[in-house]
Amino acid sequence: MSKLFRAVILGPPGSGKGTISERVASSFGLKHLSSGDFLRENIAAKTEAGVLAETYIENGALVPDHVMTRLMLPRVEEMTRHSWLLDGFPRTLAQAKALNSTCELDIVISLNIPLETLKERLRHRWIHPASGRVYNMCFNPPRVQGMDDISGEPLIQHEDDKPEALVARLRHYKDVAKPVIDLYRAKGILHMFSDTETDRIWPYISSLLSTKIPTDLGDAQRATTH
Ligand SMILES: Nc1ncnc2c1ncn2[C@@H]1O[C@H](COP(=O)(O)OP(=O)(O)OP(=O)(O)O)[C@@H](O)[C@H]1O
Ligand SMILES: Nc1nc2c(ncn2[C@@H]2O[C@H](COP(=O)(O)OP(=O)(O)O)[C@@H](O)[C@H]2O)c(=O)[nH]1
Repeated sequence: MSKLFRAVILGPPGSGKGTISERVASSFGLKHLSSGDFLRENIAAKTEAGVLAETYIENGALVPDHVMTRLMLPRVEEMTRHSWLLDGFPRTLAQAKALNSTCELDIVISLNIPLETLKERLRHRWIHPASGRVYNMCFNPPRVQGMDDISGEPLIQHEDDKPEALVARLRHYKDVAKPVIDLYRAKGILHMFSDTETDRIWPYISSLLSTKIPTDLGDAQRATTH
């Protein structure tokens, strides 16, 4: 079996983690594991962890580490035969240490985007709440204004994407993320990308992954998942 590849993508809200993860998944055949999507699935299915997490999310708070690790680590452990990219987890040092004890990461992608750019993007971010699909009224608008492309249902804007809540949220992110970034830098697996445009960052990420991912991985993984 070819070597499996494990990566994490880090970045503040609006930095393009979801957008880039989708590109990585489709170009390299990796599984995209998003903590936000997984939480939403658990909330919809009313699992024990989902019920616990819901109040925190509604209040704009982070879900406690023990709930997150209990939710995410089994999901990661299930993926023994797949290469994956984790998006949204780990978010705290405690989560990063818990992940360390279950697997060895090959690389960590860290997105470093100017604050003004983040504010501008999130102001225009609209989501389809049931699926977590994300649109941007300028960068990737839906086909019909205000409606999800797949279900045709209305799009909404997150309360905490509105300008008043944003600055506090971004500051909080910075405080929590710093020790996580430091940990991965010390391990020598951190790759930082700075720009205002996803389309300018993407070629660098793509060429980095091309050097790290075994060439037959995409095809092999696609063949086993179809
Ligand atoms: N690793 C995590 N640790 C704690 N809480 C988390 C974690 N991942 C997700 N959450 C919770 O789930 C919510 C939704 O997560 P999701 O990543 O979809 O959106 P977000 O926090 O708005 O981030 P972004 O704007 O970067 O997409 C978060 O606001 C947070 O409450
Ligand atoms: N204008 C612009 N918007 C972008 C760019 N990259 C991503 N977006 C949009 O910015 C918002 C945040 O991106 P997302 O991938 O959700 O970031 P995440 O919060 O880190 O997962 C979404 O509405 C994206 O469609 C970009 O280069 N330019």
